[in-house]
Amino acid sequence: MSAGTSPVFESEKVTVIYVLGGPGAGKGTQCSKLVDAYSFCHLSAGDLLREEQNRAGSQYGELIRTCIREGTIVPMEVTIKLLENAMAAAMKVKSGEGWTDGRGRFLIDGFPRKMDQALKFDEEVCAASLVIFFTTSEETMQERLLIRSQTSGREDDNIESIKKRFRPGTYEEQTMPVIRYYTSFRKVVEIDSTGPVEEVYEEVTVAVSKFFSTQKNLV
Ligand SMILES: Nc1ncnc2c1ncn2[C@@H]1O[C@H](COP(=O)(O)OP(=O)(O)O)[C@@H](O)[C@H]1O
Ligand SMILES: O=c1ccn([C@@H]2O[C@H](COP(=O)(O)OP(=O)(O)O)[C@@H](O)[C@H]2O)c(=O)[nH]1
Repeated sequence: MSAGTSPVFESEKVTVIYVLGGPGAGKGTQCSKLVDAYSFCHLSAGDLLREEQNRAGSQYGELIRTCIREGTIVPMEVTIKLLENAMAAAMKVKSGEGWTDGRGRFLIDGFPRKMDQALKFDEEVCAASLVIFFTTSEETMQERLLIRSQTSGREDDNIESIKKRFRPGTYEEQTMPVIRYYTSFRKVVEIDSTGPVEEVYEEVTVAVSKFFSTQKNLV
């Protein structure tokens, strides 16, 4: 793909919602709940990268492993291609089944983490219609990640990697410009994710239902 080409998926036919927030903010938890209620396909950029990392013969395995361990961002070409492929595969499987209105619905979780990723994905794959942005304190996120580490088996759910993911420059300087950019298009819904899961989910469903009602789309 080169600059100036149309996106692979038209935003008239495919709804993309980015789900952002710091590590441990609750993105994955809320996305899982939304999948059943609204027939979304949930694509976690981190999960796709971990899958690719473990895929036998992947040329990116070592690169991904290092980035995830160090809390740095994998080169966007890799992540965007994985997302695009996963979207194409879901479109084949789900159209006619889960998506009775014929439109694809994707929750893209943990992406874009940087402005260049956002611009490239919007331009070349599909323009996002909405951004759900979860906020809570760093202390809450760290506590949650430590609890998650007891069962997740994730290589980055350990105190060293957690500290690296919160070091200055990683989140505030890279991801916040993405939030400010979409805010300028009135696409951001910010939700405080400090409370219990069900309480946060109530706010999420209000935002998503409102979004679909303005899209004149059946839910
Ligand atoms: N509202 C919440 N209250 C308490 N714990 C939560 C809440 N949301 C998520 N968790 C827990 O916190 C951890 C991180 O949540 P997760 O959804 O994986 O975050 P993220 O995808 O943003 O990294 C998980 O163990 C999850 O069960
Ligand atoms: O678009 C992305 C999403 C994730 N990651 C990497 O994957 C890790 C884990 O991301 P994930 O979203 O799974 O975890 P979370 O931040 O929600 O705990 C990050 O620290 C990055 O190293 C990345 O490079 N690009």
